[in-house]
Amino acid sequence: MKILLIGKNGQVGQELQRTLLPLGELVALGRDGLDLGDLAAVKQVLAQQGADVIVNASAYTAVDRAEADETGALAVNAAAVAAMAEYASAHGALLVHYSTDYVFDGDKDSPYVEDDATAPQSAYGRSKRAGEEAILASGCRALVFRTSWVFSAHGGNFIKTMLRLAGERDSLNVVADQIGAPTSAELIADVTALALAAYRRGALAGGIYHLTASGATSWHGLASYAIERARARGAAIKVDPAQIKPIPTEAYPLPAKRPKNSRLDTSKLSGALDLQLPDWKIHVDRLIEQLS
Ligand SMILES: NC(=O)C1=CN([C@@H]2O[C@H](COP(=O)(O)OP(=O)(O)OC[C@H]3O[C@@H](n4cnc5c(N)ncnc54)[C@H](OP(=O)(O)O)[C@@H]3O)[C@@H](O)[C@H]2O)C=CC1
Ligand SMILES: Cc1cn([C@H]2C[C@H](O)[C@@H](COP(=O)(O)OP(=O)(O)O[C@H]3O[C@@H](C)C(=O)[C@@H](O)[C@H]3O)O2)c(=O)[nH]c1=O
Ligand SMILES: [Mg+2]
Repeated sequence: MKILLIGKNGQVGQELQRTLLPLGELVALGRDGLDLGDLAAVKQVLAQQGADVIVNASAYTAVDRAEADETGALAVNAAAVAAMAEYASAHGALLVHYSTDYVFDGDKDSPYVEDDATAPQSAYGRSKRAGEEAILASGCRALVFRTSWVFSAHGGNFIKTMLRLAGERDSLNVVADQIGAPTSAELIADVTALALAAYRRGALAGGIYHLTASGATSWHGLASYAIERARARGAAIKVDPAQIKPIPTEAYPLPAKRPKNSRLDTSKLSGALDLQLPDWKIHVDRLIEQLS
């Protein structure tokens, strides 16, 4: 089995380089090997590689920047994905892809299931939904994992930003009315490999699956937890715990609207694979260990 990994240098891509390696012949490309803004190049690389499985870990993930650059977001998150889906459909290849909680409006008061209506509230969310739709419309064999609040030791993410600010500032204001499941790139890549193996032996159907850690917290809960764990491990933390202040979304205005409820119900995937997805804190603890 030949696997083509696109987006090898992102948070999830770096972890996939580890977990896909034992599954077949792996070719991994970063931006220098393939610019997804160049559709002709995407098609040419797909044809040239002739992979059995395409794993797309690349994405335009700058949520606020996408508001002023929806065209750029759509090129990477929809047009390039559509080209991958068309290739997969025409050649019987499997496309493994990732999507986001931001395809939902966040107004539901319980975790979202795969079949819930999407209603993205941001340019990033719309572009990611357009990518999903292109895959579904192509009829290709596909596994699409919607995840949320991704972090890893490599690359930029909310937790690393909070740890940096906690070392510089006396107080922090953090949004407390958006809730979701912080999910490590490590977990996503581990479960992707399990799911891919299960799909290949006929034990998992194609389609959309929600894949996040268990449990949920707010951005404020996540920042507070990570900062206290880092302090406990001796990191240089300046902020006093009482000065990590919970604020409403309206008090932290940003270009892109975020869902209030980002929780995804993962029972479809955990049931199909007989998995117990770990609590979000387990991988946050591991991140703090890796960083210290
Ligand atoms: N990050 C998150 O919180 C969440 C992410 N997801 C989804 O999970 C998947 C993986 O995300 P994550 O690993 O965090 O993302 P990252 O932002 O860490 O990585 C994305 C990768 O895509 C590459 N890329 C972007 N634009 C181009 C382009 N035009 N040509 C070639 N490569 C490009 C980036 O390259 P470069 O480094 O050179 O910019 C980067 O390596 C994505 O589908 C994302 O939408 C879902 C929910 C939450
Ligand atoms: C830096 C900062 C952010 N915030 C808030 C703003 C926002 O509501 C929330 C999260 O901010 P960020 O911009 O880091 O997160 P954001 O980029 O919106 O994260 C999203 O990325 C995309 C790619 C996804 O798919 C989502 O699942 C999600 O992980 O935290 C504060 O309240 N205080 C702060 O000091
Ligand atoms: Mg961000």
